Amino acid sequence: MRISLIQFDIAFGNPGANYAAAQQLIHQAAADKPDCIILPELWTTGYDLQRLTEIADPDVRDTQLLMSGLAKQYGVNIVAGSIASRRSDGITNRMLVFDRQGSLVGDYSKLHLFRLMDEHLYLQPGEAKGLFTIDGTPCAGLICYDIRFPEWVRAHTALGAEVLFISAEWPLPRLSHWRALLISRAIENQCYVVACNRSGSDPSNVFAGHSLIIDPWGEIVCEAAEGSSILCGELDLKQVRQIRSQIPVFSDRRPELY
Ligand SMILES: NC(=O)CCC(=O)C(=O)O
Repeated sequence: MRISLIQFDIAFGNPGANYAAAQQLIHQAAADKPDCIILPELWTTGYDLQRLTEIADPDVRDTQLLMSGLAKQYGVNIVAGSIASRRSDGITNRMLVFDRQGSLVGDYSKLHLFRLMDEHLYLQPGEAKGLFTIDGTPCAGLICYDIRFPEWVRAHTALGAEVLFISAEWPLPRLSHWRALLISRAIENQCYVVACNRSGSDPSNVFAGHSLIIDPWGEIVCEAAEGSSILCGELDLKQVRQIRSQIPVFSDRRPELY
């Protein structure tokens, strides 16, 4: 499975500019003929949380129309990062996944809201897992702060997920946590980790970039630098099965004791 990660500088509170940028970047990424493209967290609005009632996508209508059309046009799976989704019962930080035909195959709302960036003041947490399938491979989608919760990640891999797709807006001062947490999640779950962060800054944070792909042995397959870029790497899914049979962590678990 060949993956392109679009690490870009999100225009603060400007969905129009971000839709245009994403469309152009997906066009560029599609030239590498990936099987899947992933975008960062809250890429339509950035963290302009105070204006979300005005700028969040009403029930993801605009995003769904654009991303479904692009997935179909390029015949590529798209993990469409996450976007602020507005419904009558509140705003969620919601990841959408489209298959090559443009059908919605994954829909996950961020479960753990990050207080340090005020998410709990403006967003409603999700209530359900982020499992989906891409070209027959079981996958899971998670959003940024979720990677600090190994038990939540395990809840997905215990149900068979072999690739974790993570969309993020992770700030630079915690770059070392970003890398260490992602490598740990890959090793302990013996799965691929595909993590797409944003570049640039907003009024409150400078972001770390360093999107990366990690294999189930914890080795880095490819990693971006801090600036905007499109990173492309290959997953060898046989490795997941090989490593899971070599060190059978999943069958050696003692869940009755923890
Ligand atoms: N957008 C986020 O969830 C950021 C999470 C983060 O920075 C962390 O340290 O955790």
